[in-house]
Amino acid sequence: MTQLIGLTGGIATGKSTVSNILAQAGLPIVDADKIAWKVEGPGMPTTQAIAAHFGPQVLLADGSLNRPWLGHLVFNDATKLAELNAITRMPIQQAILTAIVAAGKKAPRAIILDVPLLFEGGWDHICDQVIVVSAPPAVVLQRLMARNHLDEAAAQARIDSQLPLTTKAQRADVVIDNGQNVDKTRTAVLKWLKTIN
Ligand SMILES: CC(C)(COP(=O)(O)OP(=O)(O)OC[C@H]1O[C@@H](n2cnc3c(N)ncnc32)[C@H](O)[C@@H]1O)[C@@H](O)C(=O)NCCC(=O)NCCS
Ligand SMILES: Nc1ncnc2c1ncn2[C@@H]1O[C@H](COP(=O)(O)OP(=O)(O)OP(=O)(O)O)[C@@H](O)[C@H]1O
Repeated sequence: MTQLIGLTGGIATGKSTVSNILAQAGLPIVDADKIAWKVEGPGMPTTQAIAAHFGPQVLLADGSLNRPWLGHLVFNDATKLAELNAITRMPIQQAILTAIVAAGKKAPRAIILDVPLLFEGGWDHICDQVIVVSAPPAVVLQRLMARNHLDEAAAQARIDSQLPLTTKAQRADVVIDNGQNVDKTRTAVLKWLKTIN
């Protein structure tokens, strides 16, 4: 019986780092961020709905979303974020469910469901186990500022737009600490993997 393993954490805590380790170990990954990028691609109905709501300045010349512009808008305004979520929630959910079904057809021992908003979206209710990737707040802030070229206030606003990491960790079955080097994280992930074999 295939197990569905939820993988989440705060923004920039290291979900992709952990999902890469699990992919290298041969497990199929359903990556909600990648799916969301496709659903919000040029010419897609969801992209058109976003442009109709937020105005044509949300699109670049090639029809793709101006993600830094939209990110700056919604991560500094909870009402705008709720409006964006109202447009994107259903199509992203449908695409995630389709991807879970497709991955399950090969009957792997587990499917990794990598969703940043796993608890916020209620995905934990369909998972057999939930892994939360964690790191100290100051480390997360530094990594997010470096990766997304954000100043401290903008990075903190993104962090604050999600459930607190401590709340996510309390709701986890397994917490993987990614506050140190990736080798330590890999060791912890592979140790957990043995428990589902
Ligand atoms: C606001 C947007 C344009 C910003 O794009 P950007 O390229 O800067 O970020 P990206 O999409 O790569 O997301 C990076 C991280 O931001 C966080 N994040 C993304 N969307 C949200 C959201 N709606 N609420 C809270 N955090 C979010 C996640 O931790 C995610 O891993 C984009 O995130 C978006 O369209 N979000 C709505 C779709 C969505 O909910 N995606 C998450 C899939 S579960
Ligand atoms: N153990 C680590 N040591 C140093 N840097 C790390 C470590 N783990 C991740 N990083 C870096 O921190 C940033 C965030 O990591 P990653 O992209 O895996 O997080 P994420 O949780 O998937 O992020 P998001 O939810 O924002 O997409 C990346 O730039 C990554 O290279």
